[in-house]
Amino acid sequence: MSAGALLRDTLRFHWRPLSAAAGLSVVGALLSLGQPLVVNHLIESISAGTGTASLTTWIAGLVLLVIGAAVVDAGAQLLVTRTAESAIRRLRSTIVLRVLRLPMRVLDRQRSGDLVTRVGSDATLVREMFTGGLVDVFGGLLLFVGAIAAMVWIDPVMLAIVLGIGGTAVIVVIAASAKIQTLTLQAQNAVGDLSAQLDRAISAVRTIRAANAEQRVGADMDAMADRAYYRGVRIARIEAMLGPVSGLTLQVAFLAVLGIGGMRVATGAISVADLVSFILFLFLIAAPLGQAFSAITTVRAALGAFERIRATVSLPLEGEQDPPHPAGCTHELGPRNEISAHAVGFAYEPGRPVLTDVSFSIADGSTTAIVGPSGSGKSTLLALLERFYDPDSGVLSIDGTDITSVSRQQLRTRIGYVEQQPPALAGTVRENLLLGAPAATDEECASVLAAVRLTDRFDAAEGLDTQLGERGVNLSGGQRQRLALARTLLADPGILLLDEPTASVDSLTEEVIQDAIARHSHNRTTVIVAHRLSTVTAADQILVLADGQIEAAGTHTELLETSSLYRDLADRQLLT
Ligand SMILES: Nc1ncnc2c1ncn2[C@@H]1O[C@H](COP(=O)(O)OP(=O)(O)OP(=O)(O)O)[C@@H](O)[C@H]1O
Repeated sequence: MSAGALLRDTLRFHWRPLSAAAGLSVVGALLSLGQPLVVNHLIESISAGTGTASLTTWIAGLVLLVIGAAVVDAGAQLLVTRTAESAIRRLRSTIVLRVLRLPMRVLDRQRSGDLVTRVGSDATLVREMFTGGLVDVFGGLLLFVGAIAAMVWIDPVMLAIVLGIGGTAVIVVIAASAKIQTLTLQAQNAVGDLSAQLDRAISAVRTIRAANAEQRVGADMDAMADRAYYRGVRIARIEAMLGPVSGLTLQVAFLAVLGIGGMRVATGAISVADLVSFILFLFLIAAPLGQAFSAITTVRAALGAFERIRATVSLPLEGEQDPPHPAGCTHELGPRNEISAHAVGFAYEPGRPVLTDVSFSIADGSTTAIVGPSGSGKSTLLALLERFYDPDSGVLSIDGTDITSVSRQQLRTRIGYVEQQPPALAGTVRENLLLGAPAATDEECASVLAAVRLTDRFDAAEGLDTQLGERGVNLSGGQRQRLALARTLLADPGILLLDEPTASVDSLTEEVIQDAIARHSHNRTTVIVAHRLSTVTAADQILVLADGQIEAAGTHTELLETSSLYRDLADRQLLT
């Protein structure tokens, strides 16, 4: 999506309040334009010595015009500001929803801190585009054109001088402000870099402190803050230079009109009333001119930030680039939870295969363990089953159906997945549990918590209402693993994928988790990635993965006979 299309979409969505605000600002402009005309009549009436009644009428009219213009302007301002807030709220939710649905390959390359900046400070800068003059343009333009028409009518010679002075100033402002857009983009990129670095540093803060590296890590971030600072200072310099331009233009134009106008009154070319009206019109165009000058700079800055938002919003969503399915292929998973892989190949980066020619089959309701050295591709295999990524070659099927031919939503409803180091989400224990099973009752939540022996941990606090994460109870790695397991069991999936579910627990907790898995894997196809072979010796089948290939498959006893790698792993873990 181009920046223009995104902007058009935003404007189109808010066209009603924006048109109302534009309408109000046009009315405000008309009321303002009427004021010098009434003043002209007032002066003429005084010069002509007409009665007090006529003077009172003109004065009352003038007061009404002034008050009316102020009220209408305030209304337009409120409408614009509210619309700006609403447009930014919509833009923010668009970014958030799209980020959550980005394909994993794309997300792998994004930095979370930088994405957060796009929702935060970039969106705030874009708001300025609305409040900084987009709507005032209509009223301002009308005011400008109306005032210019009246000034032509009063004295074209003086108008030519005013336009000469104003035109020069406009050219200076446009030329200088072009740089603001580039500088804002660079400054916001530096802020994004800084946020991304800080985000990473906060998650690694214990390691950084333990290594006494706060100063060194902080110095890197200082350099990024410096980059943002220098860009900010350059923007400030340009703005400081442009700031006085509108005031200066008005003063020069005013002095010129006063001098030349005075001479023209002396020669009788125009009357005193005309000169006063001309000066009032000059002051009337000063406001839109000033607005236009500041709008040019704020819109330029907003466009710089908008470009960063556009870049994120125009990334393709998960599934958007899927190839079309061949005619006649199945779009529904069959009822059986049997899994098979046929010649599956996959690489995260071109030319660096992670899985090669992987084939296996897992029977419905059975338990399969995947073991193998670190980096051999075990977690990647689970990621392919979840369709976080699709295989580059070969087919993964459930009940004979290629999983890429069904919707990810359907597939992920069938599968429960506990990742290697599952996080606890912010919110309560209940909210964490209900993530995959929003309709579950409190009794069901309590039952899965009991199954993973977490009841005591939360009963000491506020039970299911216990707040987790930054503002609440912090959990140990093993407790987070058990909570994730409970969350997955609650959804009652037909297939359970567990990536090292006992990685960060002591042997007692390992037993608890294994017990929970065993009780809940009844009639459920379970695939467990495991480093500790002791946890999977009872599995119906064990797949041994080495360098992205299936080296051997069988039961524990069979593999001790047939696979040297498995025997080696078992030897090291004192299982033989
Ligand atoms: N998102 C990613 N982008 C690029 N490469 C990746 C990504 N995730 C994993 N890899 C690489 O793919 C290979 C397999 O990783 P994977 O996590 O599947 O191994 P694993 O067998 O589960 O390892 P471990 O037992 O240590 O968890 C590794 O070389 C790893 O560096």
